[in-house]
Amino acid sequence: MNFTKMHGLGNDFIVVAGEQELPGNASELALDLCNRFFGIGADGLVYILPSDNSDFAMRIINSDGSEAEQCGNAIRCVAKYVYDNGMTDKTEITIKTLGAGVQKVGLTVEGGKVQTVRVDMGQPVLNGLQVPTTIDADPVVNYPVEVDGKTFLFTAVSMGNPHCVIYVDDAASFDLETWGPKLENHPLFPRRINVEFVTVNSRSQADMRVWERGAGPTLACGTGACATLVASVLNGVSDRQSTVSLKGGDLFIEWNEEDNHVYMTGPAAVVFSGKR
Ligand SMILES: N[C@@H](CCC[C@H](N)C(=O)O)C(=O)O
Repeated sequence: MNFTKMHGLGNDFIVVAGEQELPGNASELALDLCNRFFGIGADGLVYILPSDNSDFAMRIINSDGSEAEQCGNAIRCVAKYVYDNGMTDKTEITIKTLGAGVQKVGLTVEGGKVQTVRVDMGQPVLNGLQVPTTIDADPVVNYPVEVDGKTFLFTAVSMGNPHCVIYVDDAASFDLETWGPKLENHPLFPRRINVEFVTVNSRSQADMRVWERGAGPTLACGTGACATLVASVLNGVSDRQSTVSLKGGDLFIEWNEEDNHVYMTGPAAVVFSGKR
């Protein structure tokens, strides 16, 4: 099996191309290959597949073996992979995802290689039952969730995959390891949830740390950054364009008022290629 290890702001993936469909044992492979001690090590296993209604399709399996509907950092890596490896010469491509449909992706190329990628991440889903949460409200803004006697207020957003955004005093020093897994698995969230802890520093910049469903603490989350911007606009603390600063670096996010789509711009990088 040939693979390329890639990352988007330190959110790392084992990228595999050339299969015609998702292998039946993709979940077991992800558990095995993503293991940081006994495997290659990654937050997820990503397959680039053919598609009948877009240029490419992408599927992502989290490091715990569960499949995610969408991944913002992985879609930028997929875009870089297909262009840099000559699978397309277009700088505007479409990539189909499991949960967010066909997404339009624009590539910025320098020296023959993709440097940054802008992705139309589609419209956010704000209906509580559709995110999904167990809450019948639209949108779910500043809703209480209690864990171990502590109450957090969250805003729920789906970007194809589910997120809950929680504002804290200092995201950079927040105790992710204690609260992340408890929130991820809380009964309010029937398909578990990605949890973003956010500190808004200005109307155009926020710090965010993430506990990802199925992967734990990662250095960055593209869909999480999009959910953060949407939640911050809903909470009246951000403009519609903002830099979201993650542990691994910055993403630029826009929630466009005219088409209601969220646009994400950021880098993608290759670490190494190998065979297993
Ligand atoms: N890191 C990703 C999201 C990956 C999937 C997530 N763990 C889930 O289960 O929804 C991103 O960059 O968006």
